[in-house]
Amino acid sequence: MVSGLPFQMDNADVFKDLAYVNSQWKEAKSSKRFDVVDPGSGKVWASCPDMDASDVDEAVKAAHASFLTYRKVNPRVRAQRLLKWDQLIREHRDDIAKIVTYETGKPIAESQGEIDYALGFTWWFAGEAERIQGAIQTPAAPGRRVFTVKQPVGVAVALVPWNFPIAMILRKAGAALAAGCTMVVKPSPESPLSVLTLALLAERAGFSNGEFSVMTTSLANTPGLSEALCRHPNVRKVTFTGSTRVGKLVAKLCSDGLKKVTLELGGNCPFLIFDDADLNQAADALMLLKWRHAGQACITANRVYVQSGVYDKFADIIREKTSKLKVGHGADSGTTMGPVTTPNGLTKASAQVADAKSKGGQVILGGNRVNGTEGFFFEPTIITDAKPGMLISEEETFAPVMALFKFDNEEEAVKRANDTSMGLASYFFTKNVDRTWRLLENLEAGMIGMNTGNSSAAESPFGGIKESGYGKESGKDVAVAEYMITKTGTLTLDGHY
Ligand SMILES: O=CCCC(=O)O
Repeated sequence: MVSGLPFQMDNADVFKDLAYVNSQWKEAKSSKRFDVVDPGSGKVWASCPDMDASDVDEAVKAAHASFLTYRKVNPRVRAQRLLKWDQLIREHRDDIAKIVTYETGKPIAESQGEIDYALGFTWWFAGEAERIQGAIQTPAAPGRRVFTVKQPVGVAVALVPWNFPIAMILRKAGAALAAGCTMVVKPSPESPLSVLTLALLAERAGFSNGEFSVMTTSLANTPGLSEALCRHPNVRKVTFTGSTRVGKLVAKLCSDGLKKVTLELGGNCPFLIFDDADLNQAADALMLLKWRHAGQACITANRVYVQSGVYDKFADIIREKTSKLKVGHGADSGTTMGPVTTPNGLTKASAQVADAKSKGGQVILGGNRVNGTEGFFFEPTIITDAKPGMLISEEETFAPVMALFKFDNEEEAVKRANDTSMGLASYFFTKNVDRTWRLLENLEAGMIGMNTGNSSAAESPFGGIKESGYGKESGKDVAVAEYMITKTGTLTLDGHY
């Protein structure tokens, strides 16, 4: 056991609590460190270097020097390194999962599930590396050929959230490293340690000399360090997953240097259940989607719309299933729902419940913080009679609170589902084929789940529209393209000019 860790590891040598810059394990220039808190107990269990803007230049310059050679590394070698990384993460899956649980609070089975999901990305992008292709064309002008080549854009920066620390990194880094970019990652202050283990395994897989760096930082230094990364002239690409508010700031900072940007932002996703749906199928899907990581996924169901003919029945089914959840520390066996990751999550959940009650909502399950613990626990909560105008219909909850809204017909359901500035994912359950097609076309979201609440996968383009951001992560061609430029070559032949 690494001294002082609250859990046992099979291979404690993969635990790192230093930043990783230019392939060196480092403290911050300031020598300051910040605490990492276990959301299940509210206790500090580790610390990390508190880097700030003054640490950025060295990291980016190293990543840039490294880019000048890495961009020429043969795609097969890039693929082989990604596969080696994939294999090492697989070998250390259970140790990484324990770290994720102590950082985020999620139950250990969910942490393991996140790693299994994330490994889809390393595997997928290893395959993509060798399939990056340009094109050739015969244009109208005589004796002329036009071709395009794809080249890596340069140093990429990843600003990543705490809710899926492994999946979000591997989805971004897999694409960047396959494309031939080097990457500097700034993990969230809540979840730096699992990312440092990924860096160690990347090093063992052969990524060296600043090809993959991790700069850890506290909440206080996050804005300054992130701004310095976004403004650094050697950074050519920034990928951010997080709130719409911060995404807009990132886009503004990057616009000065005209950097390529990918933004995966807030969700406030609707989940529609029609009278003709298989209610058990819809309820099982909703259980997985909504309570996954205590409601803290960008694609979670935030507004559940149920058609009036099945509203009461569905409310009973979902209440019955939800009441069987076992809330507890993520590392305890039997826990099926952990705490929220930050105390802010508790504040927001309490405020949304109070607001819904004051506007006529009925709390049919839960509704409160779990007492008698220092951990950040909130009861799985279901509110019926939810209405437009309640906070919960307007802002993402990011906590285990589910609101059930009633609707009468398809037109109304679509109108209300689309009545948001966001457009990440939408879900619907119906057995009507005509309606299925209409909803696919009419719902305003980048991803549509049709009789499923789980459409995230390495082979599917992931990304939103409207204020949920732009750009795609994962999926064939599109994700790697986010890290590439297209260069056009024009060649004249046989004396033409
Ligand atoms: O929270 C956002 C990401 C969730 C996912 O990749 O399914």
